[in-house]
Amino acid sequence: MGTEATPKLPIIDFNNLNLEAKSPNWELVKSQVYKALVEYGCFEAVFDKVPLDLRKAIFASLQELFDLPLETKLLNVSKKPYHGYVGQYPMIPLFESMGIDDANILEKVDSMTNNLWPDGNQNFSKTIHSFSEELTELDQIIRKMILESLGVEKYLEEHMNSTNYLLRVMKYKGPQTSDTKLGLSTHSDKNVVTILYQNQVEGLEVMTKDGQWISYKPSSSGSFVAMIGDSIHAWSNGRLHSPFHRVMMSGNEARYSTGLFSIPKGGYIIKAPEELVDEEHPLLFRPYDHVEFLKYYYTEKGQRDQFAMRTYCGV
Ligand SMILES: O=C(O)CCC(=O)C(=O)O
Ligand SMILES: [Fe+2]
Repeated sequence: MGTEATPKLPIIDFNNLNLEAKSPNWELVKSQVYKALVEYGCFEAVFDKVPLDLRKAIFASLQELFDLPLETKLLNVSKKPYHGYVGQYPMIPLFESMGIDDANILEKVDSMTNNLWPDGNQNFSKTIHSFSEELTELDQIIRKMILESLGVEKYLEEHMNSTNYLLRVMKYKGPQTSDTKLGLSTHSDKNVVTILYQNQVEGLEVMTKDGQWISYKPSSSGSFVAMIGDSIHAWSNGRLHSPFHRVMMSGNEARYSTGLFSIPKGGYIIKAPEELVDEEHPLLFRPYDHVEFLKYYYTEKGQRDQFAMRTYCGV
């Protein structure tokens, strides 16, 4: 038997990208992004555009938020599942999360903040908003690179306009044991692109196509994880992989993480462009509305279904 190397997520450097021109560097990074998303559905993005003080401030803000009394955290409500406060699930007791819809729009962040801190909390609002705003740029670079790689950039404007952003912030309590405990169950994301960021406590694991778990270890504090959701898997007619992932926790320290999710708007029909469907690539998913799909996904059956998208609209 040969010694198989432990699999590792590809690392892609997004610094010094010339966004205006189709520079050689843009083309190089684009080919790395496409290859990583076909093979892993996921990569580590080194993106120093988010300044160091903001990278530190975000975790201080998260701690301040999760330290609020439970009755205050419960004020973070949303009609959309998983966009408001969740926690104390019997199956995953370590996990707690809150959501900020349209976190790239200052007024929206302010209204969420004022709901939790009636006297206001400028510092919190500013941190969440600036952080989200910087990361929407990375989301848009990645999506532009995807459409260009697929040769369908003529849909770029429609594609970009078809989504909103949600910043979800998470806390995983340390299980106080050296054994590993489940922090967040195995799932694939349902949205377009997810950009994850975490404090110094590791725990994210991403499954390769052949079923091996990769334990993610950021190579710098300017490292983010970019991941594809099922909606781009469907839209790309299966070309891009949407990976299973989970969070495993050990030790005493709390893990704080953030996820910026680009999410298809309700009423928008996700449909693979005709350029991506031919005899060799028959249509894999019927056109669908993301919000309608979530109604199935959040049923008891849908929650147990690891291939919910296939069940819902697979051809
Ligand atoms: O906390 C993390 O790093 C992962 C969170 C995640 O997978 C999710 O929120 O969908
Ligand atoms: Fe996820």
